[in-house]
Amino acid sequence: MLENKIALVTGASSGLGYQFALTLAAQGAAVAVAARSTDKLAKLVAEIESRGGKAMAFAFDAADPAAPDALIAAVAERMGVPDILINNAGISLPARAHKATLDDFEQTMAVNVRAPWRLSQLCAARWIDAGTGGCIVNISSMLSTRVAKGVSLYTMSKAAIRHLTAGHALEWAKYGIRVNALCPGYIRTSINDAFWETEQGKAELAKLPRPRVGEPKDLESALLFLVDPRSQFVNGEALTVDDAQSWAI
Ligand SMILES: NC(=O)c1ccc[n+]([C@@H]2O[C@H](COP(=O)([O-])OP(=O)(O)OC[C@H]3O[C@@H](n4cnc5c(N)ncnc54)[C@H](O)[C@@H]3O)[C@@H](O)[C@H]2O)c1
Ligand SMILES: O=C(O)[C@H](O)[C@@H](O)[C@H](O)[C@H](O)CO
Repeated sequence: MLENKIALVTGASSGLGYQFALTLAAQGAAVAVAARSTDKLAKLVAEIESRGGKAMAFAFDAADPAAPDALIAAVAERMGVPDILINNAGISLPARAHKATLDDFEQTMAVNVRAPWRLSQLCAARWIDAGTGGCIVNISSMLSTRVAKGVSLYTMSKAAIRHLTAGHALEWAKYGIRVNALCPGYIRTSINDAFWETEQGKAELAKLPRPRVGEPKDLESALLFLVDPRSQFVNGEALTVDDAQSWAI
């Protein structure tokens, strides 16, 4: 489905991003995988290549304001301009609302909002100039329309990226650029390890409508639906994939 496409996945060294990269590569895309840890990316590249796919690793620290420009330039030079951008890198710095620090605020917004915003803008500018169109998927969360105690900065940032998705889709649809958000429920990845041990985390787990959290693979079909070239009319949407969890929390 994605032969001759180049996809860029941020935060690909673990969790959802790792799985997204495998999924896109299995569909024939050449995948640029970006994260701070290039050691972990080397393992992902080797795994994709062992399955007959194509991938290249790029060092990327989303907290650095200059990093998005450098990343897009490097991918364009080594692989070509990405056709698909998956804004997946994200952090959650749990703190009671009255204990969160200025640094927590700035880091959260830098990684979860500023970097995806800038990467989107850089890709869109190239797609508009070349007249090619393009596809962006922003990884938001079911916690973009709901909140949970202890993660108010995180939920704020996920609401921001969900709304940015719609704003970008509105302005870029006429250029054939689609921008959608994927809003997962609770999935088993390292972002949640500490959370499940907290009182709030235990309370959330106890409320799940089916007593299991998701696995990264549970998001595969939704990601493929959003990046599918046949989904041309799906734009500015936020697709929640959460096994009905958001109705229960
Ligand atoms: N796991 C869930 O339950 C869940 C639910 C909804 C949304 N999400 C979102 O999914 C995305 C992926 O998270 P995950 O669950 O796979 O967790 P994870 O911690 O395994 O992955 C996060 C990824 O982001 C990367 N990252 C963090 N800070 C970075 C930085 N400064 N520069 C570059 N990369 C950075 C990490 O290296 C890692 O690869 C996040 O945006 C998260 O908010 C996760
Ligand atoms: O659903 C989500 O978006 C994620 O799972 C987050 O909610 C984390 O669980 C939380 O930030 C604790 O780290």
